[in-house]
Amino acid sequence: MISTRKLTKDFVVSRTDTVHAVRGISLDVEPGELVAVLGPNGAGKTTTLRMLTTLIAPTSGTATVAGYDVTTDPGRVRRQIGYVGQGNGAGHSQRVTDELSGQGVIYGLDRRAAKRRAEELLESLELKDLAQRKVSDLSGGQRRRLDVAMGLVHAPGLLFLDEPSTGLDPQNRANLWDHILRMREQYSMTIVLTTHYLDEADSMAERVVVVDHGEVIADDTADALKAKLAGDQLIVTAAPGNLPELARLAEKLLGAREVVADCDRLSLRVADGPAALPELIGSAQQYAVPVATAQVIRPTLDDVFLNLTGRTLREADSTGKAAA
Ligand SMILES: Nc1ncnc2c1ncn2[C@@H]1O[C@H](COP(=O)(O)OP(=O)(O)OP(=O)(O)O)[C@@H](O)[C@H]1O
Repeated sequence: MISTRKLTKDFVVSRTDTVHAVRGISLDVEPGELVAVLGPNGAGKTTTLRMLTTLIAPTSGTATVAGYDVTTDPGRVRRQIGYVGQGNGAGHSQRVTDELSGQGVIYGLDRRAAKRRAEELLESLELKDLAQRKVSDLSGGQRRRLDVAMGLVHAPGLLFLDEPSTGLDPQNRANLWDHILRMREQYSMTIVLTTHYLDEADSMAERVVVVDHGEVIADDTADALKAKLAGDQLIVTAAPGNLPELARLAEKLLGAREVVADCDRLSLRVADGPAALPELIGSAQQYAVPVATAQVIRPTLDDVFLNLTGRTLREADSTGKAAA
């Protein structure tokens, strides 16, 4: 559905200053995938999306989207895709239904088909009761749903969403996600989205592409990234006198790393916590080392980012936008 090779974008800001926003991204997205592009502010997520949606031209490299080249065939690409940007695309004074069917006409539907499609989307996105309202009178969550409807009016097979839920409260976020996932089912869409919300990328996307400084630094399922790059943490407490022996046993576990004993607490990382913990407790029993408490802590995508870059996503976030 999408294939990029060494996709690059430089912005020449002055004679002496060039921003290397995207540095040679190579990415393949298969039909039907839901891919979250995750990264701190300024990582190059929006610039990548803007190249894929033909809004800006790449400096170098290639990108094929829905079978067409973004540079040589931008018109055809645009007809195949929907794009919901960060800003609010919808006008202010129009009624919701007119805004939506007008968008359909822009995309080449005849008036009747555009009206039918608008009604269908308003129904699906639970905006039907608001159809006659002015866009300016909608709440933030309702407007974001209208933005999504605008991106879907021409029934694209591929939808790009740039930070769809930023600025929404948790309830509206959950609600928007319900709608996006339902739309995806209903229209068998491929979805590529950017997000700052780690929990969102973790739970919603089947695949997470982590971008930093204009490069892809990781690309896999959230579970695989966590297992591969962060691992589970085991925390075991015992009487301080028993810790050195416990640490010795922990070092022997397959793949154990970052073994740290502190006061009465031992922590270490392993690839598979639920498998390693009984093993550690078993050998502690064998050597008569009493264990007080034991727990497995599963990693987050922030741990993955920390492992990859030495920074947490929150620290990397230079503009102060909230990272969940
Ligand atoms: N039109 C432009 N002119 C100059 N620099 C730009 C332009 N657009 C983006 N940049 C710069 O390119 C880099 C990548 O920006 P981009 O918006 O793609 O990041 P992002 O990952 O989407 O960030 P955010 O999460 O804040 O939206 C940043 O350093 C940004 O300042």
